[in-house]
Amino acid sequence: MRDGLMTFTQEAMHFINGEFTPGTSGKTFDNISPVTGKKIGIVHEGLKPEVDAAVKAARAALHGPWGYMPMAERAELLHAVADEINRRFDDFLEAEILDTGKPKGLASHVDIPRGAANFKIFADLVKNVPTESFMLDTPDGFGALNYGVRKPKGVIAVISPWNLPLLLMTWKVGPALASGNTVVVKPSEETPLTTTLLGEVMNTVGIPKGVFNVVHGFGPDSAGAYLTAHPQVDAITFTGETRTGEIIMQSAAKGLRQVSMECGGKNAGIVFADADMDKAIEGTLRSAFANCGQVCLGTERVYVERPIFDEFVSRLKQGVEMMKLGPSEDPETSMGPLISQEHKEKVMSYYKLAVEEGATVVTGGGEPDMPDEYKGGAWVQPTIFTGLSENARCIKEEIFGPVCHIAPFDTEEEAIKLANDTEYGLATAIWTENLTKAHRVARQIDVGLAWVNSWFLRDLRTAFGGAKHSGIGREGGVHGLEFYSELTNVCVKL
Ligand SMILES: NC(=O)c1ccc[n+]([C@@H]2O[C@H](COP(=O)([O-])OP(=O)(O)OC[C@H]3O[C@@H](n4cnc5c(N)ncnc54)[C@H](O)[C@@H]3O)[C@@H](O)[C@H]2O)c1
Ligand SMILES: O=C/C=C/C=C(\O)C(=O)O
Repeated sequence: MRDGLMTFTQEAMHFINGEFTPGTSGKTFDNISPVTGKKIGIVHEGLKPEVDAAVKAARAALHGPWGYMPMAERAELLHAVADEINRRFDDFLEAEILDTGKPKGLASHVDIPRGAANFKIFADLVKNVPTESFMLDTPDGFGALNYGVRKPKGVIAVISPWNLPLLLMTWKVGPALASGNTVVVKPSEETPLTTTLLGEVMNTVGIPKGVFNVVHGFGPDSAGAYLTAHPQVDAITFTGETRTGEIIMQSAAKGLRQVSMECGGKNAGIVFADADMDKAIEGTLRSAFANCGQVCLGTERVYVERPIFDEFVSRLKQGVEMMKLGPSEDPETSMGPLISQEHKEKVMSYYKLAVEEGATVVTGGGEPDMPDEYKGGAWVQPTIFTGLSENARCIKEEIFGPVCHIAPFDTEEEAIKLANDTEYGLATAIWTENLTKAHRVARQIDVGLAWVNSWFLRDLRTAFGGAKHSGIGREGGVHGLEFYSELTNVCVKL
């Protein structure tokens, strides 16, 4: 690890107006390794003064070089941010796996590359996506020209979660900056490092000070709540639990701030008897267990057509029992720990509840026997349940761990009804080689994202987001630009 990174990971500071600062609260909290349970370093907690300073810097930057920078120059700078993330790939990789304990292979193929891609895609889109224009006929015959002009919304509050820290934070900062806004980011208290490291990149690349700011802390009575309540914040983009989103929306209501909400899910996988079984098994192993099951798009409910139910359960069990739990650096590791002891207690409480609710434990359901050096980590066994009723809490509530429940179905209509019987509406994965059926079923599932014979296959130009309790609005492609812009219609009488 580069020396500077070692120091940096031992003390995560705020990044305000182009400078790293411990702030004035004097409060810090420990950054704990999910792998060992040992302290990695400390994080400075930001309170109202730090949030005020960051929002003030962000607003000032809107009226400085960033505010009048031509779009093409802005886009070039964002490409340079992406290039610098790639140049410091190993530093971001080191920081991300320190914070999360996720397998190095996963972080190096998903999290870090997307950190760069999320800047490139929006730097290109903002230059190429048109607005609108209409010619209006008028009684005098000369007409009137209408055209749309996209302008930045202003100062954007970015509140991000701990499961894909760099990916999900840059998925917001990319389009926000591409659209000419400035941001104040409050990363999750569980994963401060890569967001802080991005501050170094912004300075290296020459993003004007105040454009990108980071304030660490928690939600209530801390940086998160102060930021979302700040009157000089023009819009809020949030990814996290639905109940947190509800609280933030209440805060946003004062001053009518727009919100973008990416929240929880209880996603269904639907496996038809005519599925390619190898694909369905491989895809379900990823969608239920990747990132230790800590992916909002993951399938915690799997519905399998009855003729292949037993074979599917047996093969998924086989795949789960071949998984190797271990530290990020071990190339053999297929699954790391959960993010924290607190989250482990939540997941373990659901493992216990499932059995109380009548589940059959096909595999897992407890804690793995880890080597002594990892015993303090947040390790749980990857788990498969069957036999629960559709009214069980473990079928209704998001667990957000390496666990899925498999149930049989007999008809297409039944599968659709089962999949839709949830308050969430984020994602689904449908496995069938009959593509007519795939198209028919996909559009009947009440979600924002439907994958067919695939999962987490991402085209960044497409709409991304959830329905029902899974969120409000869409990120990705032009949808990202729309949220981060104010559109003015200019009407010129000719
Ligand atoms: N839909 C998606 O794209 C998506 C993506 C990733 C995660 N998620 C969801 O996120 C959850 C896991 O992430 P999490 O545990 O970090 O979520 P969380 O809601 O606990 O926290 C998310 C962020 O909100 C902050 N926060 C908490 N309370 C706040 C408040 N009152 N005011 C302002 N900020 C506050 C936290 O500090 C953190 O930075 C799961 O429910 C998962 O489904 C959804
Ligand atoms: O855990 C949730 C994952 C979200 C993924 C994205 O927002 C994305 O791939 O753009």
